[in-house]
Amino acid sequence: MRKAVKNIDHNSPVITIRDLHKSFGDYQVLKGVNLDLYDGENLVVLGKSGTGKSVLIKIISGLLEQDSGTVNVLGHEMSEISQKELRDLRLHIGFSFQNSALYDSMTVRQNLEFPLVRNKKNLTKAEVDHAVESVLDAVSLSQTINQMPSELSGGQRKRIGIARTLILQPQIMLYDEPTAGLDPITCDEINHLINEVQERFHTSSIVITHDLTCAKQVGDRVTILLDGQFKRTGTFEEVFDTDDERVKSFYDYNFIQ
Ligand SMILES: Nc1ncnc2c1ncn2[C@@H]1O[C@H](COP(=O)(O)OP(=O)(O)OP(=O)(O)O)[C@@H](O)[C@H]1O
Repeated sequence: MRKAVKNIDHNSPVITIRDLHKSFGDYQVLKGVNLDLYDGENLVVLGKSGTGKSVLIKIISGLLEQDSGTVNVLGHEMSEISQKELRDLRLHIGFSFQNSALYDSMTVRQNLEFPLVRNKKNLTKAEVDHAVESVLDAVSLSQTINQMPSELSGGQRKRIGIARTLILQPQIMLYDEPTAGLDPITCDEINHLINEVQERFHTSSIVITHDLTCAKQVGDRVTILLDGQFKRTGTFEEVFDTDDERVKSFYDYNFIQ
């Protein structure tokens, strides 16, 4: 089902990218990318394998440096950021990676406590407990608190992974292929969760996916990375209402609910 239209304030970007270029040797991956992520929106980034979606996310999170152009994240210009500022900034960015595995030898509670104990050292035990219970409630898995990851389904592990990210109360969420490898019903649940996270935690999110059902269900806006640039950006319907064969073929090869 198509996501309901949400009013987004287009005057308050949390990420602004202008004329971003990135090459590896002679291979130009990003060739003048422009992008805004507005406060409180879910922006879906579509693109075939190898088009540079992960490179873009790595530049946004300071794991890779751009060759040229500007990347501003929560008011920080990434080419000028100090190591200390970068460490602090990363606490405001939540990563939900495809393989963001849980620690198998730790219970769900211990997995969730881990980022807090490491990054917010002066919290009391009661505050940590409260934070753990609150994020578990947000992902509707309170009953799993004492379970081991091996006792959870793939979808549940994905939800706990998202909860572990949320525990640091990020302003920006970066989801890399959130529905990859999940069955359609579990995909549906994860898409709902992404929208719930947006509402409950007021996050602004970039969702990288090949899954058009996911794009339709979670995206306030959708954009497609083609030949190193975002060629089409808008609502799901606006993006696919085109005669551009490259966009049409992307649509035609996807099963969509
Ligand atoms: N550190 C690196 N060194 C050299 N080449 C790289 C590096 N990182 C990425 N690339 C190249 O950049 C291109 C884009 O890679 P990227 O991982 O961003 O693709 P993607 O769009 O995320 O693909 P997928 O959907 O398969 O994950 C690829 O050709 C890749 O080989």
